[in-house]
Amino acid sequence: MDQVPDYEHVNTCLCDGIRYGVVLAEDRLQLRVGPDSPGQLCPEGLNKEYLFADILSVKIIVSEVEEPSSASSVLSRLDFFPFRNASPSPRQNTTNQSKIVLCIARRREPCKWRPHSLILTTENLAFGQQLCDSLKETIAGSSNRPKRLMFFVNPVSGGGCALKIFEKRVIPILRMVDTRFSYIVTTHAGHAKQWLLQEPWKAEGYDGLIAVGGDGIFNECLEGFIRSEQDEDVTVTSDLTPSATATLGIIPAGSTDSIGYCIGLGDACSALIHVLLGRSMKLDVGAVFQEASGCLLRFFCAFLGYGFFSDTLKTSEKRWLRRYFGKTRYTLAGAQTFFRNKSYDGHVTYKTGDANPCNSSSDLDPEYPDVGVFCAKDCTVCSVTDITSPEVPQSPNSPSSPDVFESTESPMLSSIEADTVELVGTSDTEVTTSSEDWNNISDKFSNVIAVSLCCGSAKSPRGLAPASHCGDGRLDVLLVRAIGRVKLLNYLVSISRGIGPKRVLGKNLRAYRVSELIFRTTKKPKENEGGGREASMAVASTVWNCDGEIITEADIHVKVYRQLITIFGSGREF
Ligand SMILES: Nc1ncnc2c1ncn2[C@@H]1O[C@H](COP(=O)(O)OP(=O)(O)OP(=O)(O)O)[C@@H](O)[C@H]1O
Repeated sequence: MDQVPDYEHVNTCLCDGIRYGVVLAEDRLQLRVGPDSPGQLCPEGLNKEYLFADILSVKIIVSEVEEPSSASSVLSRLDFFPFRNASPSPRQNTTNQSKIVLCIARRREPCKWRPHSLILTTENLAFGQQLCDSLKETIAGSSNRPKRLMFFVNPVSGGGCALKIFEKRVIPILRMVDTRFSYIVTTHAGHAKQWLLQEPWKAEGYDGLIAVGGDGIFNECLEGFIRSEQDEDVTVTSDLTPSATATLGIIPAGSTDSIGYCIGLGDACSALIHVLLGRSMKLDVGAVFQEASGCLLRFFCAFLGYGFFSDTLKTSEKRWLRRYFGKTRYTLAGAQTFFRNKSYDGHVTYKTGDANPCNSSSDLDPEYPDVGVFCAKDCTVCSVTDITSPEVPQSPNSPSSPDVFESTESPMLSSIEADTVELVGTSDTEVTTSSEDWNNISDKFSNVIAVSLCCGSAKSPRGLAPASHCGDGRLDVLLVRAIGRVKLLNYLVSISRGIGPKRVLGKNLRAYRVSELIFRTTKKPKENEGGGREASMAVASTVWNCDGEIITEADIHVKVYRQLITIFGSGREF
């Protein structure tokens, strides 16, 4: 592969003024510097290689050019002082040449990819056509690449930026690479889901369904896609299996873009490049069922929360806040929720399932999640095909591995911690084991969080659950007991600073990796207002925040379906 080709038998072309021998190797295009080019002084440095898997498109342009006369091919003084030579150099004949224009994806920095053009010029027209055809055939032969794309653009995402991002950053690249695509600018919430449930998109050949916006519009596509794949209504007993009908995608253009961040999509352009090249990975999907009936309420791919985060969402959805405060409403709602600092009685039943690739011997990892294995590109935990196999990698990795992170002490947090007055929640958590697999916990919770990925974002690089994995078939459940405001503030600051929650919350946090979870609000005797001792049963409950959408049912049953969907992305790069 590293040998300079035998130029008697290799076709050549010009690229950036240098003549190269062109070789189509097994998985890449090689440009080798020839003996008659200036590169012969340091040929290795000038050689170029491009993986076929990174080539976005190939085009050929045949044009007629004037052939310089033999006299003008030798440099004369006039070539250095062209302004003295008012009349053009004498030209003799014209000749045809072909330009092969390649659009190639290049990584600028981790998770950031950009298209880049490469022009190869050859006078041998037959060779040019042959090279173009071979490259086109190789690209078309790749089964990963989508054939027809449908984009769902949410015009209200990201404070109204999504449509602009789609028009300015996405459409020009789609046109440049000649991809078949259609798009819908949604007119109301639920539009994308409705379309996927009602339209015959499979028959029309759409094999890539891409949300343009935030996690909310992606969740709509997820709902529409999974439900359209089922013949019957999904209930808690349904056994959902992965489908290869279409690959889902997300072009991040929303307020937080947690899903895109966790699967390595640094921005809209990088996400589109992943789509066009067909780079995909598998993602777990959580399903939330009504506890009493077992009916499906919603699917989620990232976050399910009860307590602080759902109260914040509920407050932010108030019409007057939406109307007057736009994105700022989250900060205002968060501040209000913080000062109220509510906590809720609840009973959690969880199941860890069989062998768990991510846990050590017990379901509760004492180090979790401050020390663990990051879910990243080519993740060894998610790639385990049989999670019941004893051969699965155990976390954490060796300390030298770049996948391993350790929480860092923050001076600011330390000072806050030193001032912390102990907690509001006084009762000890009640933990019981009801069967071999199921465990119970009753407590007063400030937060109940179940995530299927780390829920990181640009503002919170390690996310809510730094050691969570996208495709391990488990939800990471964090149970935060009722805590005081200082501790709560400390916890919220730690999320944005990439410090694991265990370090901040200590014994107020219990973390589990589960396959199933049931949450029930617990009823507490409450004294009547009249001051009598007659007790009534009262429930203080709130809503759930499911990938940014509200679920009003408080009592729920949650299941996770391992690697249920395929999504365009390749995991985080570091
Ligand atoms: N045309 C539309 N008008 C209003 N809402 C819409 C429209 N299309 C989709 N939606 C809804 O907008 C919500 C938010 O969308 P998304 O998460 O994509 O954007 P975002 O900027 O991250 O949102 P948020 O402001 O909630 O953080 C979703 O619930 C989605 O169903």
